[in-house]
Amino acid sequence: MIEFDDVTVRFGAAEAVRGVSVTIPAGALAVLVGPSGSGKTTLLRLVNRMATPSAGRVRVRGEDVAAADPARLRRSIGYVMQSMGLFPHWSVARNIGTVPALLGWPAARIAARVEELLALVRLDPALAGRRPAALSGGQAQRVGLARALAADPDILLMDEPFGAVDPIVRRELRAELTRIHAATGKTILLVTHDPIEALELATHLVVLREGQLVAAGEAAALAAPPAPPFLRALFGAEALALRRLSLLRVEGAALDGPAPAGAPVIAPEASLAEAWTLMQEHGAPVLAVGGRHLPWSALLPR
Ligand SMILES: Nc1ncnc2c1ncn2[C@@H]1O[C@H](COP(=O)(O)OP(=O)(O)OP(=O)(O)O)[C@@H](O)[C@H]1O
Repeated sequence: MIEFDDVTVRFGAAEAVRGVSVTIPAGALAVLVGPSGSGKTTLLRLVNRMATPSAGRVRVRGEDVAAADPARLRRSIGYVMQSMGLFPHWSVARNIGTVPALLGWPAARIAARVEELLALVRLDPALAGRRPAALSGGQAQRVGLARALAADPDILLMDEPFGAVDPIVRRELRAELTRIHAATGKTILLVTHDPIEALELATHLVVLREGQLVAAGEAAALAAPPAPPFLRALFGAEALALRRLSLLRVEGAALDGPAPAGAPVIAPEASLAEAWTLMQEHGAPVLAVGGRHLPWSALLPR
């Protein structure tokens, strides 16, 4: 869906991105993570041609972006930045309807879409007439997200989208994004320098250091021990272990044979993190999963 093929980006003598090759599958929530200055934003901006490769190729939906019309390409890809770039003199509704208006949608269709998006990002419809300055930071972020989703792009780029809000709102917004990703199946590419945020959100991780790709792949696989030393240093061993548990399903770890009578019951589609919580709550080392059982040892990395 999004392919970086041996891409290098130079700014003068400096190389912001160095020979990066990675493919982001359709429907992934891929998180670009790495220290400050590692090239995350530059890599993201290659996708909608806000940055240009000095060497190599970027393909979006199978097409070389160098051959695409930049304006059309940008309208087909949602973009959310930390500063959001909401127009201060426009209402929330008009801000959300920006791209549909550019695409020439009739007013009634735009109004219906704005209403739908306010519901999707869980904003009170009463806020539609307000100016951005009259919103909280978290509400403004939701407006930014709604605006990026307005024309229903299949790809969404997000650059530190939750950087400007406090930790509690940040957690809420992450949960919303996970829900919206699951509900819409969009391909999302998100930049963060926060490793915990990366592990919480990512189905796929792209780890950068000094412009080079350090690791890329499914988050569950990368989080599985033994994680490479750089990942352990970046994320912390505990966070990796917990993330691994939250990404794996009970049905994949349950063993044949029934659980002892009275064992707490867990659904096969629950995560191993939920199983662990249930075991702790009940002081039970084994859970029942239909006719199968999940011993605590099945939570350990194999
Ligand atoms: N337009 C530009 N002109 C010159 N150098 C740039 C430009 N954009 C980025 N760079 C440099 O390229 C390198 C990578 O920058 P980039 O913003 O992609 O990193 P990042 O990982 O997103 O960093 P941060 O987390 O601090 O935003 C940095 O050294 C930066 O100074």
